[in-house]
Amino acid sequence: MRSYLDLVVPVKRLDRAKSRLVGAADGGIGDRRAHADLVVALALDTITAAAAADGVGDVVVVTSDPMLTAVLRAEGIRCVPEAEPGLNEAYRHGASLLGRHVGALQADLPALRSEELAAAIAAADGKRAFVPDRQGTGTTLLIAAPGEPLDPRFGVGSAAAHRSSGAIELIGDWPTVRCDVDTEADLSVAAGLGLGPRTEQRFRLSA
Ligand SMILES: Nc1nc2c(ncn2[C@@H]2O[C@H](COP(=O)(O)OP(=O)(O)OP(=O)(O)O)[C@@H](O)[C@H]2O)c(=O)[nH]1
Ligand SMILES: C=C(OP(=O)(O)O)C(=O)O
Repeated sequence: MRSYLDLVVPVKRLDRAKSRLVGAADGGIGDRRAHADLVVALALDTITAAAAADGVGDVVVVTSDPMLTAVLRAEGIRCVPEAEPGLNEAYRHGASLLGRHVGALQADLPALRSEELAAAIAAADGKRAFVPDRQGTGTTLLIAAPGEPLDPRFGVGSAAAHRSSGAIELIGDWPTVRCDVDTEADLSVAAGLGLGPRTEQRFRLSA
């Protein structure tokens, strides 16, 4: 019997997150509220799809942002503050609060479909594995082997770092798992795959 995979999803403070997308939201470059709303929409669409995927157990968001924490908790999503700054630190902290089979999911996958995430998790088949981003250099999903530490190596060139950590590269027909959005061009690609409802609304407002 396969164990459920618990997922950690870290998100930076909203005033620092998604800096390459500043100006993509409704009011343009000076509209900080609209930018924060876009980051929240990306995270909520990602987490909602992830939590509904077959094979996923608990999901914990690691963030020290008060507004994001309030919004996510109102949606019934578990949030914990960072224990120390940094992306890999946030992943390790979240993983320490979860069960024996843990994974790391990026928070900027607004086209994510539950079935595609479930297929990627099933393909890992209990081994340490990762899904590279659309460009092949970053990582959108890292899965530890059951009972093993997450050992996250996110950051520039994380696909190579995860490969050299012994993780199997998962390449399959799951474009929405690979489509992280760092730029407006990425957002357009995600829109082509079909955005989640909250991001769709923000993207329409800005179009
Ligand atoms: N909790 C937490 N999350 C982080 C931290 N650094 C990055 N993240 C999250 O990890 C993901 C990838 O982060 P980055 O690529 O560094 O930054 P970004 O917010 O996506 O975009 P840019 O500002 O354009 O680089 C995003 O979902 C971030 O919110 C951190 O120090 N703490
Ligand atoms: C941190 C990463 O993602 P990005 O900078 O693309 O958000 C990564 O792929 O390891």
